[in-house]
Amino acid sequence: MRESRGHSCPPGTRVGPNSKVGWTSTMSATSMERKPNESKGKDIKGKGRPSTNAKARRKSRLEMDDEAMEDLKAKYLESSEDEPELPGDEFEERKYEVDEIVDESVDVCGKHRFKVKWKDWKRKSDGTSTTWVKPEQLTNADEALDEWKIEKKLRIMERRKKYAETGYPVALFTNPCFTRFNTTLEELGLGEDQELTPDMVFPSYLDTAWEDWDAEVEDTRKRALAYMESTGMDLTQEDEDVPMTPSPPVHPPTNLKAEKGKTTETDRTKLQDAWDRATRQEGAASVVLVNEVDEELIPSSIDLATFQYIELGPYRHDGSLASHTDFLAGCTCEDGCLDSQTCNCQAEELAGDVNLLLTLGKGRYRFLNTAVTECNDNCQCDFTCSNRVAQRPRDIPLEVFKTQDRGWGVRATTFIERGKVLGTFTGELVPSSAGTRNAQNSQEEEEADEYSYELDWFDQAHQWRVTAKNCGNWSRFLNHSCYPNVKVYAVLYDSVMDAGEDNRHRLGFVATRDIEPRTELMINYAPRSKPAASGKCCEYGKCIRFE
Ligand SMILES: C[S@@+](CC[C@H](N)C(=O)[O-])C[C@H]1O[C@@H](n2cnc3c(N)ncnc32)[C@H](O)[C@@H]1O
Repeated sequence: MRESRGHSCPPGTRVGPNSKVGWTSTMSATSMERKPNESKGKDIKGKGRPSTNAKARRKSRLEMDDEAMEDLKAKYLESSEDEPELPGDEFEERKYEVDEIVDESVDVCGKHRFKVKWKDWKRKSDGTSTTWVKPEQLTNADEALDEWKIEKKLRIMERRKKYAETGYPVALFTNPCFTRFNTTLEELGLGEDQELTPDMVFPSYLDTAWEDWDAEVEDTRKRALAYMESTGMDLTQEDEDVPMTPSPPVHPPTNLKAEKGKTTETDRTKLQDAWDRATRQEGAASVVLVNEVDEELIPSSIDLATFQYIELGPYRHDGSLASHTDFLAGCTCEDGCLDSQTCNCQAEELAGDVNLLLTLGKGRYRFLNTAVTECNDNCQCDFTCSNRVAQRPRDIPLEVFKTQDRGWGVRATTFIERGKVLGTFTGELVPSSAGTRNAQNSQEEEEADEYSYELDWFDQAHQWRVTAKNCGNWSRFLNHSCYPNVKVYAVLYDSVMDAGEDNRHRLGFVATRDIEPRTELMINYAPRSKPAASGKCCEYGKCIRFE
C-alpha cells in the first residue's frame, strides 16, 4: 500500500475525500488552534444559545399560542368547505405563518427539510397541519427555529436519560452522535445510475428516536446481552479490566516464539488470547481469528514474536514527537454537546459548509463530511459526550477470516447499520514514503506499505504515514472492493487539522450501507481511480460486488 491515502492504490489514485468538497482551503483559518477553553463564545456565525430575551419571548409565545390555538380552532371550525391551498409554490404569496417546527431531516443526498406546522392552515383530508419544506422556504421563522433548537435539545436529553436508566455501560451504548454531512452518492459507494431506495435514506431522527422508546430500550438491552454472550463478559458489573473510559494504549507482549512458517494450534490460541486481552483492556468487542477455508492457522503477515495488537490509542512512535493536543480548542458545553449549533467542536467552520443539527445515535456518523471533528481532552464535556464516536471502544464484534481468494479479510458477526463507526486504524508512525519512494526500496519497506496509510488528508506535503505491519488492529485486514461497504474518514480528536506537514489525524472506518452479519467489510483503496484499461474492474482480480 504505497500510494496516498490508502492501501495498495494504483499509481495516481487516492483514497480520500472527494476533492470537490475542498476542505483544506476553507479550513485553514486556525479554528482548531485556539487555546484550550478559549471559547469563541456564542457567536459562531450568529448561532448562539438563546438569550434571556429569547427565553422570555419563547415563554410569551407559548402563552400566546394557547390563545392563538383557540382562535385557530374557531377559525377552522368556521372555515368554508374548500380545501385550503397547500403551502407550496404560492406559499410566498399567501404568507402563511409558521406555527412550529416539529421535525427535521437530511437524506443521503444532503436534501435538508423541516417539517412545519402552519398557522391558519390545515389539510382538510386528514386534518394535519404540517408539510415538509426547504430551509429557504422558512422565511421570518427565526423564532420557530430557536424554539426548535431548544426542543431538539430537550428530546435528545430525554433520550440520553432513558439510555442511562437502562443501566448498561456507556461503551455499549449506541449513543446519539452529532456530526456533519455533505456526502455524495459516490462517497457512499453508489453508482450514479443506482436508484436510491427508501432504506438508503437516513430517516429523520424523530421517526425512530422518540416515538418508540420501549422498543429502543429493548433493542439496546438485546444488543448488550448479545455482546456479553459473545464476549463472555459480564459488563453489568464494575470490572477493572473493562474500563469505560479510554485507558492509555496497551501493548501486551504476545510472548510467542514460533518458528517462522511453522505455526501450531497452540500459537494460534496464544495469539487469540493476546488479541482478546488487548480488546478487552480497551472495553472493545472481540476480534476472532477464523479459517474455514484452509490450514493456515495465523495470517502469514503476522510475526508471532513481535506483532502487537493495538485496538485504540495514539499511533505508536519513538516518543520524541511533540504533542498536538496542547493546541486543541475545547468546547465549553455543559450539556454533553447536544447542540451542534453551540458546541465549538461542531461549529460550522469545522464542519464544512453544512452543519445541521440532525442526528441519531447508535454510535453512527449520520451526516458525513470528508472529515469529522470530535470533542477532545480540552473540552469541558466528558467521555459520554455525544460528539465522541470514533474514539470510543468498538462495539461491533469482528472476525478476521480467511477468504477464498483475497487472503485474510474482516467481517462482523452482527448486523451493522449504515453510518456506524467501526473503529480507527492503529499502527506505528513512520516517515512518509511519498518523497522517498524509489526502486531501491527494500522488500521490508514494500511489505510495510501494504499495511499503511499516508497521513495526507489535509496536506499533500505530509511527512507521516502509519503502518500496521508490526502493530495494529483488525482494520489492517480490510480488503479492497470497487463496491465498498466501508469508507475511510479523517477524524480529529487528538490532533489539529492545521498541522501542515505534521498531520497525525486518525482514520475512522464508517459503514456506508447496512451490512448483514458475516458479509466481508471492504474499502475502496482508490475511489477516484478509473476502471483498469484491461477491462477489469480494478487491479485486484477478486474485487467483488456486494449483494
Ligand atoms: C491491507 S492488506 C489486506 C489484508 C490481506 N488480505 C491479508 O491477508 O493480509 C492488502 C492486500 O490484500 C490483498 N487484497 C486486498 N484486496 C484484494 C482484492 N479485492 N482481491 C485480491 N487481493 C486483495 C492484496 O494483496 C493487498 O496488497
